[in-house]
Amino acid sequence: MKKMTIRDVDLNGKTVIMRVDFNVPVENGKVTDDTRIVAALPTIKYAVEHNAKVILLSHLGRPKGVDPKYSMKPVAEHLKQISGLNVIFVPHVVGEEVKRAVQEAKPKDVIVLENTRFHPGEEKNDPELAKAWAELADIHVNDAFGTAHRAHASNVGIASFIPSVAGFLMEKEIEFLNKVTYEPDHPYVVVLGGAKVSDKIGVITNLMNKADKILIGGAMMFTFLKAQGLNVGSSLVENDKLDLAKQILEQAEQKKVKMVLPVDCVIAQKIEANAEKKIVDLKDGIPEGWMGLDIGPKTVELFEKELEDAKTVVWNGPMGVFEIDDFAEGTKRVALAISRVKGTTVVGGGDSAAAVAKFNLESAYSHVSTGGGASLEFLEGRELPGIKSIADKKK
Ligand SMILES: Nc1ncnc2c1ncn2[C@@H]1O[C@H](COP(=O)(O)OP(=O)(O)O)[C@@H](O)[C@H]1O
Ligand SMILES: O=C(OP(=O)(O)O)[C@H](O)COP(=O)(O)O
Ligand SMILES: [Mg+2]
Repeated sequence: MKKMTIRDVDLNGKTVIMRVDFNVPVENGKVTDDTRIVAALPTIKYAVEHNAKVILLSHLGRPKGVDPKYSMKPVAEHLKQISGLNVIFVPHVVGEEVKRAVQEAKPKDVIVLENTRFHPGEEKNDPELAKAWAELADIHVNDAFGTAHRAHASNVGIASFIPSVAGFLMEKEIEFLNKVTYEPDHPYVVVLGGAKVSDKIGVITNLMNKADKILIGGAMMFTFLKAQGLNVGSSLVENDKLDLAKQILEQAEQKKVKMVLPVDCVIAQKIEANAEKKIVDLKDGIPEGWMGLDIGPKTVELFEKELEDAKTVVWNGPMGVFEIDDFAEGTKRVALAISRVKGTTVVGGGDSAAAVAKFNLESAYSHVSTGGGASLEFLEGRELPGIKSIADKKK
């Protein structure tokens, strides 16, 4: 790898400020999937074993300002439980309390700060905030691959003040995804779903230059279906992306990329376990007051067929609200179909990785990436800001 890693720096007696992506699902104050925490453990443990004091920074969710619902406290507690490390949670993002906690901590202690997005400077990449964090430490370690497509103060800004090196998770993700980005075997199939539609619909334009087929499920499907004039009821739709969806469908035809949209869908009136649900053919549309929460059985069969001869599969975004068992079948069946593919299979995304863990399929793919948006933008061939900011290896 061309980037410096944690192996290249002396950590003994140093303070390390480490950006991790601990944006994990939390319900009732408990972490419900710890894939991303486990994935960063080797880097955290390495720093501790080399006698460093470690400060961990992460965002959680998309809070607008300080919001206890998005506190890092349950994450810190979970980390303590599974690692056996001396984890200290400090309920502040920056400031005097943080400075004091860092001074009082000993080598091998792991300090978890509060959600970086509670501070307005994080997403603005405010240099003042980045500097305040940098002043706490000697070295910045970036292990937050899942956040690498964001240029925020905690991953990118801080690198202007102290040297930034990659952690082992970052290194592993870059090495694996490089192979798929530049030497994919064909047929190359992209499966796209999830809920971050406005974030991710744009990547399709570039991926069309690389992939042979694109299968769309999850909430992403409704923007395409509405763009084709279908009634989608109260399903999640990005109305300002309808024109882009139309353009994508036209371009796909010109470029001879096969876009495969669902033909049926599981609908309900509420996103709730045991809610009344129905399966509808999408040519009839979705009735008012109902929303699509999973792909239907005919779509599953269609997707299974389209995946049969694939040699490279990239999958990001669950096919439905898999967190609720009533809407998990489509995601599970697609996860299984991809696991049977004889070729390179990459599953990416915090929630997709959680889905795969829920179905015990973690080891069924070539690579499970901790980044959804990040892996998609990487696979487009873009340089991610959160990788660019890591120091280059000295020749
Ligand atoms: N039809 C749907 N309607 C609403 N939400 C959906 C639908 N399908 C999937 N989702 C939601 O998408 C979320 C994950 O989206 P996203 O963050 O984009 O994926 P990833 O983390 O894998 O990159 C899940 O929480 C899931 O419940
Ligand atoms: O969960 C994340 O991305 P993902 O849902 O695409 O896997 C990352 O933590 C980035 O979060 P963001 O999309 O709120 O910047
Ligand atoms: Mg997600």
